[in-house]
Amino acid sequence: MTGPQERQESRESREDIAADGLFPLPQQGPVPGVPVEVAPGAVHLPGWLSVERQRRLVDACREWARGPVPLRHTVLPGGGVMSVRTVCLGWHWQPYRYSRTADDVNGARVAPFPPWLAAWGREALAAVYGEAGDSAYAPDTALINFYDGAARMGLHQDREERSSAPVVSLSVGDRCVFRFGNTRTRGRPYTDVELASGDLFVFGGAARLAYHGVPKVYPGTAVPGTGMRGGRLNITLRETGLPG
Ligand SMILES: O=C(O)CCC(=O)C(=O)O
Ligand SMILES: [Fe+2]
Repeated sequence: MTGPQERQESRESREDIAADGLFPLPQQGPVPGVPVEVAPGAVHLPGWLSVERQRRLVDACREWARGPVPLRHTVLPGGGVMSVRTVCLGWHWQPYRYSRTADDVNGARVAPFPPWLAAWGREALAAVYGEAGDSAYAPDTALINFYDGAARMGLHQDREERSSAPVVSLSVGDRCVFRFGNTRTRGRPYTDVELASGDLFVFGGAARLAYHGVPKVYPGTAVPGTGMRGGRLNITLRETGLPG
């Protein structure tokens, strides 16, 4: 029989082992549905997308990746090639401007930005900012990025948009390190956030022009049931503020 004293001792000895690092206690990690303010205006909401919504997004992205503009590695003005593969909706982004046609790919007009995705964007803002969420949010472009295990994205600002409306970021598939920095430099201070399948990240207000990037993807860390066969998908919704 185990008396109260023995139970107390066994608890103490477990803690001793944990303190030695042999049996680490669980770390306090992201909790699904609980938003974390990473910086003023930047909010990480883990597990926001249901598996059904993630699957819908994956299916839709698979279609968009087929055309009219194919998923491709963006070529930078200096000749460098981005390791992520990208396709856009609504407006085509090429470094460093938006156009309706993908002049650096095949000249085709990009697929339209669907109303259901704009509605998800408004839901996302309400989920992270509450009442302060802008019900008039009207994203008109999305950048769809696909990361294989070796792909990265260097620290950059999203600054080709004329609108100051927030960027809404949705992630599906493998987990990654999302580095969220400051508005002045590519360096510190920054916060490394782990983005998992289904996570929402919004940056607006004082954080809208913060440097951010993806230094690492963790292959084989996706949740099942989304339809992803490996890799990481990230979709950012933005308002370009451009006419027509
Ligand atoms: O993949 C991500 O989480 C970020 C993507 C991004 O920063 C961008 O497309 O501008
Ligand atoms: Fe970005």
